[in-house]
Amino acid sequence: MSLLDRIDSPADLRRLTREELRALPAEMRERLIAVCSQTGGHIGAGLGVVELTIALHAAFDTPRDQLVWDVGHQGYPHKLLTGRNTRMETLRQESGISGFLKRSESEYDTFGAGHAATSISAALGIAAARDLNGESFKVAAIIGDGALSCGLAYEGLNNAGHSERDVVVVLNDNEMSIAPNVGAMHKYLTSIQRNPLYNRVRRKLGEIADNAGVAGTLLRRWEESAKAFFTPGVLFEELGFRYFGPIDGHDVDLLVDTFTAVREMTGPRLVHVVTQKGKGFPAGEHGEKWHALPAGHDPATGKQIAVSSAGPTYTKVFGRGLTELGAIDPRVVAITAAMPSGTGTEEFAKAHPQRFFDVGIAEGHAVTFAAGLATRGVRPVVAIYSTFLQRAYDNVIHDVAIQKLPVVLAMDRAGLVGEDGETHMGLYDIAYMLAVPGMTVTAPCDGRELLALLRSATLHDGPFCVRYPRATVPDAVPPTAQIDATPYGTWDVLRRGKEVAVLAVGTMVQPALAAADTLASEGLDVTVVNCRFLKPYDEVTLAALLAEHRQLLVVEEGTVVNGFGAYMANVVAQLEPTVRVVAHGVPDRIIVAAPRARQLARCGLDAAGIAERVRALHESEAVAG
Ligand SMILES: Cc1ncc(C[n+]2csc(CCOP(=O)(O)OP(=O)(O)O)c2C)c(N)n1
Ligand SMILES: CC(=O)[C@@H](O)[C@H](O)COP(=O)(O)O
Ligand SMILES: [Mg+2]
Repeated sequence: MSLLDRIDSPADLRRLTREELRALPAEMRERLIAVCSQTGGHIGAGLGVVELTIALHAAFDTPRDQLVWDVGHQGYPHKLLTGRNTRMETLRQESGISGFLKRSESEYDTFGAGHAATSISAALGIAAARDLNGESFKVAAIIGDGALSCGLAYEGLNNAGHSERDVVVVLNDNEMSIAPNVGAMHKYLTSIQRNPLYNRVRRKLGEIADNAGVAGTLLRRWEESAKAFFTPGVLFEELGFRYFGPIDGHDVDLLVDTFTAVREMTGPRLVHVVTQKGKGFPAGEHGEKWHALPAGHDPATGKQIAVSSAGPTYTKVFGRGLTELGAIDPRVVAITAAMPSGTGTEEFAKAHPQRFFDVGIAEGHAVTFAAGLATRGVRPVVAIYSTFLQRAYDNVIHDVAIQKLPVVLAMDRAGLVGEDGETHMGLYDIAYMLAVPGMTVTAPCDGRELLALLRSATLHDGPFCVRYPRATVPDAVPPTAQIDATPYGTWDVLRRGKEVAVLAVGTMVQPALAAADTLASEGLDVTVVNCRFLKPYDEVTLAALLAEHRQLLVVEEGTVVNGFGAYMANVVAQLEPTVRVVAHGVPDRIIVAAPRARQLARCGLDAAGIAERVRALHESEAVAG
C-alpha cells in the first residue's frame, strides 16, 4: 500500500515518520500529474506546494486549526491529504470536487475562494471570532507572492499587524503570478531571497546576545535597531509581524520544524517560504506554462492530445485585433491585471511594449490608472475577466463614469465559464454596467463584430465596455484595418417575422437564429435582432419592433436579475405598455462547474431552450388573446 493510500485525513499524516514524510511528495506529485492529465486544471501551483501542504498539516492540528488558502487553485495537494484522494478523478467535473476550495466540500476548507488575496482578511476574521468566542486554536493564511500585488492583501496585513492577534501568514513565494510576477513588492521579495547575508547576520547577532549575559540585553537592543538594516523581512516586521525566512519550501524537515515552532508562538507572524511553481512536472519546471492545463493532455509534455478544430477564441481575436489597432492608433494602450496570456494582451505587449502595462493582480488600480491616462489624451483599453472586474466597480463609477473618461473596458470570460465554477462566472457585468450612468454597454455576436466594437470604443468620447465569452468565434475574422467601427447605438435585424421578436445579446445571437429556423419549420415566424448595443439601445429599431410585435423575448448570457431583459422591460413599459417583454437569462442561483455547453443548455440558453421559451410565450399570448 502506498503512503498516500494510507492517508484518509491529516491525523494519518501526523502518524507518519519523518522518513515517510520525506517520501510522500514524490507519490503526491505522481498522483497529481496523472489526475490532471485527465481532468485538466491548475497543476503548477499545486505541484509547487506539496511539501508546504504536508508540513502545514503535520505541524497544525487541522481541522481544529484553520488553514485559509488564498485563491484555492493550489489546493489539490490539500485535497489529497484531507479525504478526497479517491475522488480526485472528478476534479472540476460536473458534480465532482471543485478546482478550488469550498466550505461545502470539506471541513478542512475553512474559507472558499477563487479570487485572489482574500486569505489574510478571512484568517483575521476567523481569529477575531475565536477570541470573541473564547476558543483556542490556531489560524494560518497561505498567500502567494502574486496575490501580494493586490491591495486587499495589504488591508489585511495592516489590520492584522496592528491587532496583535494570534495569526500566521505563510507567504508562498515562487516569483510567479500566472505570468512572472511584477511590481515593487516582487522586487523586494526577490532581493530577500537573493541576500542570504541578511539571514546569517541576524542569526549571528542572536547567538552572540544569547551568550553574552547582561551585555546581551544591550546587544538585544542593538539587534532590534540593526534589524532594520539586516532583517530580510523588515517591511513585515515594521507592519507588526514576526518574520521567519526565507526558508526552502521543498525541505520537509525544515518546514515541519519551522511551522511546529511558529505554531506555538502568539501574535502576528509571517513565514516566508520559497517554492518552485510546477515542481516535478516531467517536461520541466516552467511556472507559467504549467499554471493550468487543459483536460486530456500528455502528462509528459503538457500538450493537449486531441487538438480541437474549432476556430480561435474571442481572447485570441481580441489580442490580435487590439495589437493591430495599436498600430493604427498610437493613442491606444493596453492594461492587464496580471493576466497577459489569459486576456490575449501578451500579443500587444510584444508589438507595443512601451504602451503595455501589467499592473499586477490589481483590478481597481488598473481601472483608476486607466482613468488617469485618459485624462491626458491616451486611449486605455483595460482587459479584465468579467468576474475580476467586480473588484473594480467603485473605480468604474467614481473614477471613470463620473468624469466621463474615455476608458475602454474589455470584459473577457463574460457569461458562463465552465469548469472554474461559481467563483469565476461572468454573469453580473450586464447588470452592473447597465446601472452606470454614461456607460456604453456592448456585446458582439462574433469575432468580426468584437473588433468592430473595439474600433467604435476607441473612437468614442466616454466610458465604453465590451463583453465577450470564454468560447471560440463562429467565423473567420479579417484584419482590423478591413473592419469598420460599428455605428454607435445600433442594432441589426437579422431575420424578420410576424410573431415574437427575439432580442438577442452577444453569444445568444447564433442560437436565436437556429431557434428561429426550428420555429419556422413549425409555422412560427419570429424576428431575430442582434442587440450589440445594450446601452444606448437602438431607439429607431425598437420603435419599429414595437409597431409590429406584441411580444419581445430578450435573451442574454447573464443573470436575469436586472439584466438587459429587465432594462428593456422598463423601457418598453414607458413606450408601449401593451407589448409584453420577457427576460430569458441565467436564473438567479449559483451556477457550479460543468462544461460551458451544458451550463448553457441547463439555463435554456441554447437553440432548443430559446425555441421552447418562444413557443411558451406565443401560446400564452394565444390563450390570453
Ligand atoms: C482578483 C483576481 N484576479 C485575477 C485572478 C487570476 N489569478 C489566479 S491565480 C493568479 C496568480 C496568483 O499568483 P500567486 O498568488 O503568486 O499564486 P501562485 O499561482 O504563484 O501559487 C491570478 C492572477 C484571480 N484569481 N483573482
Ligand atoms: C485561478 C484563476 O483564477 C485563473 O487561473 C483562471 O482559472 C483562469 O481562467 P481561464 O482558464 O478561463 O483563463
Ligand atoms: Mg506565486
